[in-house]
Amino acid sequence: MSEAVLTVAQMVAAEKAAMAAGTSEWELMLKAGQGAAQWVHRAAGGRPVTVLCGPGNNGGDGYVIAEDLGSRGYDVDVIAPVEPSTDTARTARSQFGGDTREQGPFEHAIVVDCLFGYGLSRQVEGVYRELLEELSASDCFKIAIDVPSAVRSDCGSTLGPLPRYDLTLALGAWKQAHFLMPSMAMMGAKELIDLGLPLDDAHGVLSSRPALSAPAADAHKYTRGLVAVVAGEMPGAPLLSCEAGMRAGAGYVKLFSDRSHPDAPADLVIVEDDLDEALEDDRIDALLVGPGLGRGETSRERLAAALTSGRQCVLDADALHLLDDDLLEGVDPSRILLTPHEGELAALCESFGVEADGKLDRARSLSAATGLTVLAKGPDTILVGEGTTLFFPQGSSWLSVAGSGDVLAGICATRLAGSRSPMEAAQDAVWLHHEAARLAGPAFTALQLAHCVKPAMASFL
Ligand SMILES: NC(=O)C1=CN([C@@H]2O[C@H](COP(=O)(O)OP(=O)(O)OC[C@H]3O[C@@H](n4cnc5c(N)ncnc54)[C@H](O)[C@@H]3O)[C@@H](O)[C@H]2O)[C@H](O)CC1
Ligand SMILES: [K+]
Repeated sequence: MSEAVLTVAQMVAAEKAAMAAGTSEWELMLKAGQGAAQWVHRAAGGRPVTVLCGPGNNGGDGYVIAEDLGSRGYDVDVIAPVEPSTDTARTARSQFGGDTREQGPFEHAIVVDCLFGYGLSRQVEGVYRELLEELSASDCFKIAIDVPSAVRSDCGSTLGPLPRYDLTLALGAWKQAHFLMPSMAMMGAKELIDLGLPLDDAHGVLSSRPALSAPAADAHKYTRGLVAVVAGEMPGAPLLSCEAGMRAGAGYVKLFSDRSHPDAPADLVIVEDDLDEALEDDRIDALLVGPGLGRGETSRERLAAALTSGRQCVLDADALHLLDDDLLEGVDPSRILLTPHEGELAALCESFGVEADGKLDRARSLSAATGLTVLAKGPDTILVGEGTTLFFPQGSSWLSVAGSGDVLAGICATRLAGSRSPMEAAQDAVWLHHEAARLAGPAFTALQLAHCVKPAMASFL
């Protein structure tokens, strides 16, 4: 089952739809709070718990959690700076049998943060800020209900202090902030509490682990996919892409280059022919252009040759700085995958006249304007294409090393050559890249990462 990732507006619409179908908001809150309390109980194991309750329905969830824990015999301390401001939160407050305090300090080893959920609408100040600062400074076990209270649910940016949580319990559906920086890195383990909301037509989805397969019994190198990496001015980057692509399931990887590559592995085929001639090989299934390409006139000509060849293409690095409307003239955008980091994404938006703020909106607007599939890579990776946005679990921070993107692009090209669509290829590649990094451990080089793509494949077979 795919897991939906919703905007606040979509979340509110899903709750309204559930209510129109006969479930009251109070029933939803009870289910949410009791589901969360079960997780708090697992974490607390009988130790006293402090619950911070805000004015809205997130605070309402807090009262339900406090009541549930109290009925299990927990010592519960509820801090609520103000009385609830919604009818449903007032119901929750009235059903809670214990007392509340208006401010800290708190002493308990487990603290549940229900100050604000997706209704956070302005900077966190005053007593709420003090509570979040106290939470940040405390070494207690921190649990965020729905989202951390200073986080904007749609974009993951903050409006106040953001403590490092140990556990975040998403209610009803994932919000975009669960998979966007900086918030995603501060949420600790993430768990989703199902509220039975109707989420079928969500445009945002959490990518699920791909299932890859071994080659067919009658496979040969061409049926498994021929990848051609188009080299340019700098030899190192395309070689890294080849090293990764050769380990991601391709039957054949070729490097189209007119320069010498003394470091190339013996099992990589280097084609020194004129590029136009080399591109005439009908057996090529996918091209990768960009790593080490350069940005001069010759580089632009090589990119143009690749694009007009009609092949499926992964465009990365320098190709993303060269790409414009003229180069895409007559090219079928459904065959092209872009793999920009944030700087390249900004450059692309400028080239295509796309005005949008933030990585998510930029990637969505660029894909909508051009029809291209966009894999916006980074500590939070977003994949946009075919009208869908895919979000990913966090990868290793050791991936922040030079050449890491060349490795990712090489994997993308191999997966694209292996009869996968740009969306599927990019999805496979992100998972393989993350798994390779996990297997590579700390402080790896890009080449070591590329070598770990092979054992990473085994995890998905
Ligand atoms: N997903 C579900 O189906 C359910 C979710 N529930 C929970 O409800 C919250 C959203 O509740 P809402 O009342 O809309 O918003 P909040 O509780 O996040 O807070 C709104 C409240 O706070 C005020 N406010 C906003 N920002 C600030 C600020 N910086 N300083 C002070 N006050 C602020 C605002 O004016 C409102 O009064 C969702 O996340 C879930 O936790 C329900 O349980 C139902 C099921
Ligand atoms: K919260």
